[in-house]
Amino acid sequence: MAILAVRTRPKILIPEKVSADGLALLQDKFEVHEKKGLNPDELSAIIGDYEALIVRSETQVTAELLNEAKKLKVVARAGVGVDNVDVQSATIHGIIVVNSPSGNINAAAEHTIALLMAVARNIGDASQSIKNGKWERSRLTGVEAKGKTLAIVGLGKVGLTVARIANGLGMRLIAYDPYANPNLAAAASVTLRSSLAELLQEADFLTLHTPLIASTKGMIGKAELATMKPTARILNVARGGMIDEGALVEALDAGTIAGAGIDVFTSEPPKPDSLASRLIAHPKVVATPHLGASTKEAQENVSIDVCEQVVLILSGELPRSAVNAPLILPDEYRTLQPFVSLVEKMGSLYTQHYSSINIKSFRTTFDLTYEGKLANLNTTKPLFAALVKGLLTPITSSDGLNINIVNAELLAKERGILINEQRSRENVEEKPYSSFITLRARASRSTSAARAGSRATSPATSRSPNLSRVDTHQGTSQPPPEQDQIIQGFVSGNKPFISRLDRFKGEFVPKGTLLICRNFDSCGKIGFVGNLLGKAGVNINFMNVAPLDLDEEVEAQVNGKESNEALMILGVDRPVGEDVAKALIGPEGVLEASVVTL
Ligand SMILES: NC(=O)C1=CN([C@@H]2O[C@H](COP(=O)(O)OP(=O)(O)OC[C@H]3O[C@@H](n4cnc5c(N)ncnc54)[C@H](O)[C@@H]3O)[C@@H](O)[C@H]2O)C=CC1
Ligand SMILES: O=C(O)C(=O)COP(=O)(O)O
Repeated sequence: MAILAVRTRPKILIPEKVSADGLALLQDKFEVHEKKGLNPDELSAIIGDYEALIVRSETQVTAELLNEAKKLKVVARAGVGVDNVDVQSATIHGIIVVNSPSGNINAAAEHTIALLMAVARNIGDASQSIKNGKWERSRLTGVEAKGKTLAIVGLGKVGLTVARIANGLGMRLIAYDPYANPNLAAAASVTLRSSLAELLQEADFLTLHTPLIASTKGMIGKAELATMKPTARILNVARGGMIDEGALVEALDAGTIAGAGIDVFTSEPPKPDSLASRLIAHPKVVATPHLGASTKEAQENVSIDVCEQVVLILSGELPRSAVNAPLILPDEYRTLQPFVSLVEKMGSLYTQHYSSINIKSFRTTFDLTYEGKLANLNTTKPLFAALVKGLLTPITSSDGLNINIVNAELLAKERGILINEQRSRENVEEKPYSSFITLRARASRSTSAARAGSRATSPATSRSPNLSRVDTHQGTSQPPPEQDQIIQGFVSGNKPFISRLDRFKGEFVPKGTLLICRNFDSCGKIGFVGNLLGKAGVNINFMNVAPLDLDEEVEAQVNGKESNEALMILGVDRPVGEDVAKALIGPEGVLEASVVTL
């Protein structure tokens, strides 16, 4: 019976309203499902089908949900705050969390100023009053912003933007932010205060612009409110949990705080009879339903920003603003990208090529040396991650492990793999390429001894699904087991090349299925291999011969080892079965043959 292979496009789930401008970038390559109004159980039931999840602030991306998300590669937050995403759990699962760090800051800042003016001039109350047919001019007399002190908690992107606009209103600006950049503060005419207590005493208007984290949760409570002027007004366009809603209602009732403009609440939407609902209903409060980012412009910005990143991640590339991955500058990223591919292939080649000689000898101490331009980069994290991925993917694919820049370090540690990254600035001019990478698996006895312990998840005990290597075990031609195993490579024209494999030097492209044969460099070997592959219906796309490295040749002669060996690397059009690889080995044929898929 003929089986029709249907290639399905990766699926993206969008359970909230996200602007169509970004979604248009996804439609061609992916299946985009916009499903609004799902409850947590319904979301949990379907999440397993999806590779990407795009959310705003309403969807709770919990550890329980992520446990069900077997295919998920990315959670994209179309906005700034990721407090609704369990980032730690995503990291453990190797799921990248991205956000749009600046797409909606202007909208949030303008909304803060809108609330400031509304609270200063009683706009909410006045609007309601006039709609009810009243004409209450004296009760609704307000205050001016000009000359008043605006106290900002959190002088980050939104806080600074608020400061710049408020400066134009003639306000006096002070801020509390222990991590603020003093130069940026000074440039925005903001004077920094060294404690929250100091700031609160001076505030005519207090505005909060920090993330909701342990140090900011409940930061404005009863005690803090008690230190403020009774004429002070409070604004919150950041996150609900930062103000004690009950304490604020009490202070407004008691007249010890004059008013508040609130966009965010401890529960959204607020439950009836909750403190949030009491706050919203309070006559001195102007409330909006989390509208800080809800402008056409901001929604276009954040949607395009995160959708572009989803495309990058699902295409195997690195995003611009991953919350749970190290920051990579765009220039560095561009330089690194082809090397990421090279290092991953080096790792995969390592595992596939060496593992089956003696699967118990998978080494766990690696030196990764960068020469040339790469030696000057600020971060090599993506290269580190690529090596872990390359090393482990061939032997862990059945586990469905998603190895990436997010969890690589954790996974390497769990599996006892030690990677020493080194930078070498020597001999670059002598090389025909500007950057060059060497992977050396160290054969230290202590490493083998440590691994020989009981680590059940060690690659040494795993089986490789796409590994097929057959060894002759023919005495002298086997490299001594204590020798370091070396793979070298470089990038030329954005394409990765391997330039050395073990003791053999020769360039080949690490792509597709490769048959790697070690043989005596004598007549008839190529014909023999070609003939046998032909009979097995395997077509050869290309062939390279890698002779012994000159230094190795001299050493081999001195040590009485075989010095006329070479590697034959054949690119073939389909997997070569173990029986065929075995048949290649013998006095007429080759000494050793391995098949790798890169
Ligand atoms: N209501 C809405 O629709 C929107 C809300 N937001 C929220 O606004 C907040 C600020 O966003 P951004 O300015 O983009 O963040 P940001 O990361 O640029 O700035 C946050 C600032 O808070 C400071 N900070 C951290 N802990 C602090 C502490 N304990 N005390 C004082 N300062 C502290 C940091 O040093 C940083 O400068 C976030 O909570 C974000 O989720 C952002 C956009 C829209
Ligand atoms: O970006 C943020 O942090 C926001 O709070 C905006 O939330 P939203 O995307 O409007 O649900």
